[in-house]
Amino acid sequence: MSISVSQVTRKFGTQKALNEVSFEIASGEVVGFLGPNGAGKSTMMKIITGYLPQTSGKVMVCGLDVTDNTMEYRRKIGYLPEHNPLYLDMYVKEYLGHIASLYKLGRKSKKRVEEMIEMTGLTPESTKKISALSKGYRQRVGLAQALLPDPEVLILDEPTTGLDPNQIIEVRDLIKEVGKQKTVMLSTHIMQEVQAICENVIIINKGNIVANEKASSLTGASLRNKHEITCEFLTPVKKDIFDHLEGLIEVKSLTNTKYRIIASSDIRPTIFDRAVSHGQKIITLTQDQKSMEDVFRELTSNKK
Ligand SMILES: Nc1ncnc2c1ncn2[C@@H]1O[C@H](COP(=O)(O)OP(=O)(O)OP(=O)(O)O)[C@@H](O)[C@H]1O
Repeated sequence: MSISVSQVTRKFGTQKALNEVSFEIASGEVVGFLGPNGAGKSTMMKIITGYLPQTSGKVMVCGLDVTDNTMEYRRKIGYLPEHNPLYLDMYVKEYLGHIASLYKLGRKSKKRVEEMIEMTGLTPESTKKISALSKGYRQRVGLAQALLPDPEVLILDEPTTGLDPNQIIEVRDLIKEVGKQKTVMLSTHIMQEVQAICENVIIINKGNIVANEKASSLTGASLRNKHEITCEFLTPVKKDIFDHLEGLIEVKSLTNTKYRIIASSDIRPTIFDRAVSHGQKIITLTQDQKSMEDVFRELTSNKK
């Protein structure tokens, strides 16, 4: 495992920002970390990166314990914080050189800085002061900084927040590229971002993990074993045609020919057979997909 979080609790005074949170992220995975404002995302990321101690529980990255606070641990992780604290008065190259020296990259520093400038598309801006850069380019400097020690794990806290649509796509593409070789955990409020970049999704709400699944199965029809099926007949049919079907949970009539069926499994073949046995013709029989927004709202909305 690249990242292993076990029973982590973080209290601020009497408030529990994280409540016995556990999850694992395998090497090479790109995971989206979602949750409403104040859910505990940044707190979790700060704990993994060693910027904030947990109140209890264990965090391991690449087999090393965060509480040992070693340089080896810090080198394993590249971190782009939510509020990227760049030194605005420094020039891009100078700043990255400074970070390289903090990581004690030694003689490799200059080459590594050049490589990161190239990789993050900073070449045309590399001689400017950070204060003169647009938000998107500042974010690239943050990414270049995170990538400098060639970490195995990247922790990105809302990497595209505040960027314009073109910059969002560019930074996303960069993360996708980087994600081919590294383990990436990124938090975001943008659902398309998760669908565009992440294989897996962890959703946190009020300090508790409420989902940890493949992005595809989260938006698939089988969320928490509830399948939603839409069935439309050619001519009006009474609702009791569905009576006693195995796996049936609920039937809602949308019109006198169209029904929404909730079932514990995909019972479309059974529905089809039932219609045939009643001499009815089905013209639509589909299993409904949920959008990432639907799933997110379902799992984190206060109006549950
Ligand atoms: N230093 C702190 N002192 C007191 N409370 C804090 C501190 N840092 C975070 N919290 C609280 O912990 C909870 C989780 O905050 P956190 O910043 O981790 O949420 P988040 O999911 O990253 O939110 P957002 O999406 O708004 O960035 C919030 O209620 C927040 O007010």
